[in-house]
Amino acid sequence: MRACIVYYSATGNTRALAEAAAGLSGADIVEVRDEEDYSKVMMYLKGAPRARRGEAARIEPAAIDVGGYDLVAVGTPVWAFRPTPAANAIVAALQNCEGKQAVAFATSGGAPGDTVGVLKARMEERGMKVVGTFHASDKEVKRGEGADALARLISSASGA
Ligand SMILES: Cc1cc2nc3c(=O)[nH]c(=O)nc-3n(C[C@H](O)[C@H](O)[C@H](O)COP(=O)(O)O)c2cc1C
Repeated sequence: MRACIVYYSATGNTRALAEAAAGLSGADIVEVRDEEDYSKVMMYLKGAPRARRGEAARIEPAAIDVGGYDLVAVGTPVWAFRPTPAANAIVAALQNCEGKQAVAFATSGGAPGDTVGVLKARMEERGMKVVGTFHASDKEVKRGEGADALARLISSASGA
C-alpha cells in the first residue's frame, strides 16, 4: 500500500511534520510552492484574508497525479482559522484522487478553528474518503511531537 503526503509550508512547521511523518511511514512526499511567495507581512495582509475567503492560490506544481497511491494526506498551516490558499489549490490540483483514502492535517499557533474540518470537506468534494484528521501546534512540532501519531494514522489508514 502506497501513501503520498502533499503539503504547503510557509515557515517550516508543516514541512517538518510532513517530512518526519514520511520518514516514519515510508510515504512519498510532495511540497507545493505558492507562486505568490509572500513576505511575512504580506502573509497576514494578503494571504490570511484570501484563506478566510476560501480562495485558491496559483501553485507549483500545478497538477499532482496521485493515481499510483492508495492514500493521500494533505497538510496545511492554519491561516486565519482556515486552510491556506495553497492547500485549497492542492485539493483542486490532485488528479486521479477520486475514491482514494485520505488524511487532512494542519499545524497552527494553537488556535486552529475548524481548519481540518474545512480541508476534509473540500477533499470529500473531490471524491476522497477522509479516514482521519490530525492537528499539531507549532510548539509541539518544534518539540518533535506529532509525527509518530500522524505516521500511524497514515500507515493504518493505507493498510501499510
Ligand atoms: C498569515 C498567518 C495567519 C495565521 N493564522 C493563525 C490562526 O488563525 N490560528 C493559529 O493558531 N495560528 C495561526 N498562524 C500560525 C501558523 O498556523 C503556525 O505557525 C503554523 O505552524 C505555520 O505553519 P508553517 O510553518 O508550515 O507555515 C498564522 C500564521 C500566519 C503566517
